[in-house]
Amino acid sequence: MSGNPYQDDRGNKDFTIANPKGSGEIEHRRSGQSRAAPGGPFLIGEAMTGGYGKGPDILTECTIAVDKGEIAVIVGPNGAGKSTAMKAIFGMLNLHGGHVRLDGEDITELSPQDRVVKGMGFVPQTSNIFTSMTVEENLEMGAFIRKDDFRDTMAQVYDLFPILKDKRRQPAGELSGGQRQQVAVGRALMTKPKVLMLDEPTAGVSPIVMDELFDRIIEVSRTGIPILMVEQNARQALEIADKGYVLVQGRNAHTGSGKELLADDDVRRSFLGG
Ligand SMILES: Nc1ncnc2c1ncn2[C@@H]1O[C@H](COP(=O)(O)OP(=O)(O)OP(=O)(O)O)[C@@H](O)[C@H]1O
Repeated sequence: MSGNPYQDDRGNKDFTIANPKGSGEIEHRRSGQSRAAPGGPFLIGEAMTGGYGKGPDILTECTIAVDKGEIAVIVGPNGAGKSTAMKAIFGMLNLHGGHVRLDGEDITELSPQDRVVKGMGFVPQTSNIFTSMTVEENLEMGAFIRKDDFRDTMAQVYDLFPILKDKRRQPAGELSGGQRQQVAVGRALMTKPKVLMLDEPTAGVSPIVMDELFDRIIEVSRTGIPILMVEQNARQALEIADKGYVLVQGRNAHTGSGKELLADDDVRRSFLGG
């Protein structure tokens, strides 16, 4: 993505960290503050059908949405099209069916870069940081679309991820897997996104680090940024999800609250290991 003149005229509130240390436990998550927007969900990929290049359709009539105050999670077996659904919402796929709407606006035809300008923060699964640059340079790069002073946002990112402040002068490539993911999320937050999309933020990290990352993600959602994420750790992810989507072969197989899906016999049997 190259530079594009950008005014921060989105009326977007700074994300403020209410409790930077977090609760320490996922179970202490706030008890759901989701509210449906009058014009439909805040972000929705609706009935998306499409695939890569001239290849076969990977997604068929797939719908994924997230509302303000929510964490929405996409889970499903390997190859189900979870990452593809995220890419479709971010504009990296040519859809030949369906729409993507952000805050009531149809953005189906926009490039990924223009979607960032509209307020989408996207953290891809891989290559999501510059390993030879320092932590701080990574965060600065994240602010590339901003023309205003971003030091406050950087301070907020450091409040959220204190370890990044300690390591700010170190090349990001020297950090642990979990810390790198914090850099990637922090980098996305530097754009002051209206919605944050995370593709497998806990890939390859230990269970303890996964819990910590989930706690931080909950913190971000509490600041008012809706979160849409793909997760391999389905059970843990559904525990913190307001809304869950189970995809199978590019289609919606089950949709419900995290709790509902965890209690659903079908979902448990076919996919959560009973
Ligand atoms: N860049 C690409 N070009 C062509 N086909 C792709 C591309 N990326 C993914 N696919 C195909 O799309 C299908 C869905 O892949 P996708 O990565 O979206 O699944 P997933 O549910 O995220 O899987 P995983 O849990 O293994 O990451 C697979 O059949 C995959 O081979």
